[in-house]
Amino acid sequence: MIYTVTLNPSVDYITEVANFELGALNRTASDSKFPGGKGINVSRVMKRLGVESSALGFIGGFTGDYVKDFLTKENIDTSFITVKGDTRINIKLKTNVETEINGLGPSIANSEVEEFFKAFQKMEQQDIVVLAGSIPGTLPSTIYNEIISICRDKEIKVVADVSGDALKEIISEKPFLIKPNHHELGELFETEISSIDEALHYGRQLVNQGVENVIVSLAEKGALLITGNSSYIANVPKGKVLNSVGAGDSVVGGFLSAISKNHSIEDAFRIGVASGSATAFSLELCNKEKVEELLPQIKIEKEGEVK
Ligand SMILES: Nc1ncnc2c1ncn2[C@@H]1O[C@H](COP(=O)(O)OP(=O)(O)O)[C@@H](O)[C@H]1O
Ligand SMILES: O=P(O)(O)OC[C@H]1O[C@](O)(COP(=O)(O)O)[C@@H](O)[C@@H]1O
Repeated sequence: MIYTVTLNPSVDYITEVANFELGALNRTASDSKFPGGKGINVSRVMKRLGVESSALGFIGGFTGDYVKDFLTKENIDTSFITVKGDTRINIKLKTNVETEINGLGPSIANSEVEEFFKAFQKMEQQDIVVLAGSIPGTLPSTIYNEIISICRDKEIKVVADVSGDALKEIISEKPFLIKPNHHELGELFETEISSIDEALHYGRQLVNQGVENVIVSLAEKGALLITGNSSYIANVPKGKVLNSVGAGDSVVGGFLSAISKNHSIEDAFRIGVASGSATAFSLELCNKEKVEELLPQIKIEKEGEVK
């Protein structure tokens, strides 16, 4: 089973404002809301690609009920711990420049954390744990390391889609896969990364430090997969971006869905990138048809050879 961990889920409120003016009354041209949070998006994408998972994390209040009910309607297994406060609402403002406001999230009591950790007792070697998204302020910043330590004892593969300090902390734990975007990778090395070559250079350093596989996404510029002995560079298809929220999570969801169907790592990478672009070109997360439509447009270059 693949377990996705979203410590800080959200309701994503995506709103389009033609010419946003700070300090004025702005009215939306369109708006929509979806359950969000990185692990939850990974679970939803995998479901669409025919792979089951179980979503773990903390939810609460009316917004938490919304997230849980939405996933239940999509037949996604959930084992969330319910907390007293409300699950956050993250605002995704589509205007001249895309702007996001991500909430803090509810506070989580020690007893609720203990309850959450019980889920790991039943996990087994062939399971995969996906750690995705920010850590709510009231949880220790080392919580991901604690989870990884349990997974290491059980020889469970860990995939991490995290940023900032959490990403820094996780590198030394040598996860199976991390998927930073180029900004997150740059932040890690206190530099700016804007090209595939730069991303390859810094991504390779992470593999040298023990991370088994690194996918770096560079939005419309393409994506990279760096493994212990090879590097793969993918182009991304051209298309009209309708909503890029969840595109990175879709890369992880697509990749893992393929890995769990025993595809090669190169194929899984191609499916991951197709899923990311399929989400970027959709109003919501990608569906299987869109992923399959884009797949032939993605060419993978391995050490100078185009396949
Ligand atoms: N403008 C775009 N055109 C085509 N694909 C895109 C575009 N933006 C994002 N994607 C797809 O989404 C993936 C993740 O996007 P990116 O912005 O790099 O990550 P994140 O969402 O984590 O910030 C990319 O690898 C690509 O497949
Ligand atoms: O936990 P964080 O870092 O605040 O991120 C949460 C946000 O990221 C998302 O999962 C989208 O992530 P990506 O666009 O990077 O794929 C949203 O659904 C959610 O609002």
